[in-house]
Amino acid sequence: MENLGFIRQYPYNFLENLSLHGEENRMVEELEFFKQNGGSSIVECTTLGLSRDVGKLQKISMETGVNVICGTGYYTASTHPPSMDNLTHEQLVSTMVHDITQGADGTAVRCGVIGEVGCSWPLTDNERKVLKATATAQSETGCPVIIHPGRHTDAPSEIIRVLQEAGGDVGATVMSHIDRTFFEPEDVLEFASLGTYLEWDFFGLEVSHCQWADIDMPNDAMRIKMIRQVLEEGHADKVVISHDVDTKHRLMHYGGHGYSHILLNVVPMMRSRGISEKDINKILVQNPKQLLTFK
Ligand SMILES: CCC(=O)NCCS(=O)(=O)O
Repeated sequence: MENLGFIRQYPYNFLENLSLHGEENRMVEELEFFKQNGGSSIVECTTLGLSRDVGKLQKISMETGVNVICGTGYYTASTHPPSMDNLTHEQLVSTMVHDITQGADGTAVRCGVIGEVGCSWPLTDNERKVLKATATAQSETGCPVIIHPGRHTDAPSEIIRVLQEAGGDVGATVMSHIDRTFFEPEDVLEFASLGTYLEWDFFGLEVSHCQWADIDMPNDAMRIKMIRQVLEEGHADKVVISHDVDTKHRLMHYGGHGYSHILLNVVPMMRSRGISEKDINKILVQNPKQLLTFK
C-alpha cells in the first residue's frame, strides 16, 4: 500500500511489478471470478523473450476451465535474444511455426496467436525482420497476428505496410494499444480503412500519465467515446477490447481491476452511452471468435 500510488504512475519502474511468475494461485482465483462473471477465454500475449511459460498457462487453464490462448513470436528489440542479429528469416519462421503446429515451451500446447509482436518507434532492423517472418509464419499456418506498435501515430500504418508486402493477412491482424497510439478520431478512422482489427486494450487504466512519452492517456470513458465514433463509421466488425494485464498491480490482489473489469464495469458504461447490444456482442464475442479462427 505504501507505494501503490507511485507504481500506478510508474508501473514499469519496478522489476518486481513486471512479473506474474509466482502469482499463479492468484491468477487462478481471479480467472475463476472472471468465469463467474461470464468470461470464458483469454488471450495471453506473452511472447518469446518475456519469460513465457506455456506449461504454467496450461495448468491455469485446466484448473479454471478458462481457455487460455497462448502467443508466439517476439516482443520489442530490447527483449530479443542476443542471437537475434544472426537469426535468419527461415529460423524465425521455423520457431513460430513449430510453436503453432507442434507445441511451445516443451509442451504439446500449440500457440493460437503470433503476438504481441513488439515494434519500437522508429522500427529497428531486427523488428522489421521479425515482422516479415511473422507474415510468412502467418501465411504458412493461417494463425492470427497481434501487433504492439511503436509509440507514434504513423507506426501502425508503417507496420501494416511491412506485413502486407511480406504476404501477411492484414484482415487477420490486430493492432493493439490503440489507446496510446491514436488520440484523434480522424487518425483512427484513417487507419481503420486498412482493415485490421483495432484493439483498445488498456481498459481499467485510469492514470493519464504515460511514463514512456509525453502523451495524455485516455480513461475508460474516453476509450468508450472513441470506440462509439468508430462503430458509428461502420467498423463494428473490427473492434476488440481487453485489459493488457502485464503487471502485478493490474491484479485485484494488488489493488487492480483484474480480469473482470470489462464485464463488470465497462459493458454497463457502454450500454449507458448508447452502444447497442448487437455491437457489444460483436466486440466481446463475435469479433474475437472470428479473428481467433485460423484462416
Ligand atoms: C507487455 C505489454 C505491453 O506492451 N503493454 C503496453 C505498454 S506501453 O507500450 O503502451 O506502455
